[in-house]
Amino acid sequence: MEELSTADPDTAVIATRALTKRYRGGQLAVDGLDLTVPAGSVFGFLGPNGSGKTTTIRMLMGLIEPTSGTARVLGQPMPRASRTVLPQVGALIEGPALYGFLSGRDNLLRYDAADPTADPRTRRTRVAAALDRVGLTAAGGKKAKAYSLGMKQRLGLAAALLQPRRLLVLDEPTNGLDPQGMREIRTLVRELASDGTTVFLSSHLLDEIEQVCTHVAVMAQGRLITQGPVADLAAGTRGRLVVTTPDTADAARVLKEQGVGDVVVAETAEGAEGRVTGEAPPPERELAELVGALVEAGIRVRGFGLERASLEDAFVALTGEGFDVAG
Ligand SMILES: Nc1ncnc2c1ncn2[C@@H]1O[C@H](COP(=O)(O)OP(=O)(O)OP(=O)(O)O)[C@@H](O)[C@H]1O
Repeated sequence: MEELSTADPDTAVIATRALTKRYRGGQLAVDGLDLTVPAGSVFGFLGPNGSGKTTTIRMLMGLIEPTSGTARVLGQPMPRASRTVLPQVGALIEGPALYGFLSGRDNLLRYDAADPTADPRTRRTRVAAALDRVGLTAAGGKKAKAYSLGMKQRLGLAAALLQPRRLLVLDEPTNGLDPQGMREIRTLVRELASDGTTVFLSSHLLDEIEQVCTHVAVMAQGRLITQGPVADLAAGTRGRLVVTTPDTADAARVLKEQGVGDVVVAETAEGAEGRVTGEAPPPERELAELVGALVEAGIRVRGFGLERASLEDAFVALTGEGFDVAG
């Protein structure tokens, strides 16, 4: 496994060591996981369906026992310290449990009443603040069954936010949402994070992680492939050099002569501008030299630049596989 930066497990909000889960049927769902989630991060737990994300989250929340290895949440061992840890953690796992016949507000009042530590005298204030936090004040009186999926997710988040939390754990929070609903959740996650809450969210959507997360761990088939700051991961994968020109064949030849690797010509119609891409040259290489060589060879360079690597490029580079979200 490639470690991108050394976050300190002692101060981490979540730290696992060799965490492993083999289900009774023999399925090895999580295999020797060493996860370190720094305080204050928005940590994306990324992986295709079936890669072990939900199983990991269940272990972190003390819902299932690991087969071996350890998990610490807020510095305490899980599942042993569930009773002291869980009140400080807001969780949204596998969709919120809501009563459709109750209004959003009444759902929250019920939820709050189920918390023995919650003072009944301040219940209404707490519920109003939580509704406001997720932008559901106006819809608070509506029956939950009339809510859109995005509103239901936000109500679930409101329930998780009735008490101040040090950590929020969200399992696929935008699953099934339309683009508008996804945006709402992303905005909310950013706001919560800016208040200092650590957010751990799982997703099988690469660009979602890129948009909202500061850190990422990538899972595939129960194993951790890499973890660290999102920016480091994408930067560790070199982007591609892109030349826009109508003279694609000549440009490709010159780039190869200049030592650029993996030169690819995008097919275009006769006379139209095309794109020639290649491996980004090493940082010490002057890009101006490359442009000079192209121009000197009489190539009509219309565009020249480096495309930043995406998280998807990084995933493909790390696993040698495409990021398959089917299933
Ligand atoms: N209760 C269970 N018993 C047996 N096998 C299970 C159980 N739950 C999950 N698995 C298997 O463990 C593997 C990991 O599943 P898990 O749900 O943790 O993955 P995931 O990354 O969360 O995927 P998804 O996004 O589909 O939930 C899968 O092969 C799954 O079939």
